[in-house]
Amino acid sequence: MSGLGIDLGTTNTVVGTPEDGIVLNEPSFMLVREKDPHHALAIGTEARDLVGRNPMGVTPVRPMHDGVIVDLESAQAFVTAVIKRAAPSRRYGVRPKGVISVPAGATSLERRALLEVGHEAGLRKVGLIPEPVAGALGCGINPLEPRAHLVVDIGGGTSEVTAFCYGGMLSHRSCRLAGDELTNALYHYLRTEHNIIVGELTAERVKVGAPETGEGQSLVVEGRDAVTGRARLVTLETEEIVDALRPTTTGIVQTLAACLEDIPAQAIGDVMSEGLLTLGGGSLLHGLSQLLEETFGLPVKTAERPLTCVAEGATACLDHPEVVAAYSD
Ligand SMILES: Nc1ncnc2c1ncn2[C@@H]1O[C@H](COP(=O)(O)OP(=O)(O)OP(=O)(O)O)[C@@H](O)[C@H]1O
Repeated sequence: MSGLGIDLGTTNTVVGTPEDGIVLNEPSFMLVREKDPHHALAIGTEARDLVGRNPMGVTPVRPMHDGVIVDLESAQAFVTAVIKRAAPSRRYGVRPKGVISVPAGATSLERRALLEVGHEAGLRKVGLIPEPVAGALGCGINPLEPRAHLVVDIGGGTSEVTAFCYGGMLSHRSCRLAGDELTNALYHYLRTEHNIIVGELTAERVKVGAPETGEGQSLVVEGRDAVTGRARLVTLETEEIVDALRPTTTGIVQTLAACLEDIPAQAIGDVMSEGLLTLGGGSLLHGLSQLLEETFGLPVKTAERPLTCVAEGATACLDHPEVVAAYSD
């Protein structure tokens, strides 16, 4: 079955097709003219690279917030540009079908907005699939089997913890503590403890490059001295990075604890033996799997392709409409 599987994330947008696999993987940024904010001049890396150096009159914007649409027209302009780039009509037809992933905790209004945007952006028939279910499917798990699965999806804007079984949800919790918040925490730590100001992309590089915990390693960071304004280097020890990120990682642990409490006793056995699956870019944070394993005493498995498995699962749904139907309300 032809069509597009789409993961519209707060940070990254990923599109797959059954024929060609992942055909687009770009930052969720759109460059617009301030006078015409609903027309995309550029999307993806090209738009993201102008953050902090945009000429007057044009602005890079993020069309998705916490995994959902806040401004219909902006989102429509973005999705239209994404589809045009990912799926030229000569290859995938003029109005391809689409399955779009949606946060498991999205409201019916947010789901309807996504359906409308998909249609208006040129998709013929649009199905929605909860992100953790799509991610699990993308990792080879059958979300229709009579066995409970527990997924922790740590994206850019939100962390979602979801348990599901046999086509239905068992328990779900989410929080706004995820990749962006981890980056923010490092930015503020450097500002308050070391008196240097760094750009968002530098704070992000510190987060991604953070050494494994407990190894006594360090990382050199370049920024601007908050007092003199001059460029300055700072050496960050691993322990400092862990401390700076602790409030955010603790929040994610608490969200998981709350979700676990709601899982029916019968299903807990499945979770205990299978463990939990982590996905989303935030699951790559060094030391996080270990923290979850130590806190909950459960085996933790990180998806092989944590940044694309949701789009892969949404794409797989094109051949498995029964999964979309089961998880459609
Ligand atoms: N190696 C890494 N270590 C830590 N964080 C990482 C790593 N690689 C990517 N990230 C973070 O993952 C986040 C993006 O993940 P992902 O693409 O899954 O989010 P998203 O789907 O766009 O967001 P959401 O699910 O909230 O809508 C970013 O905050 C990014 O900094």
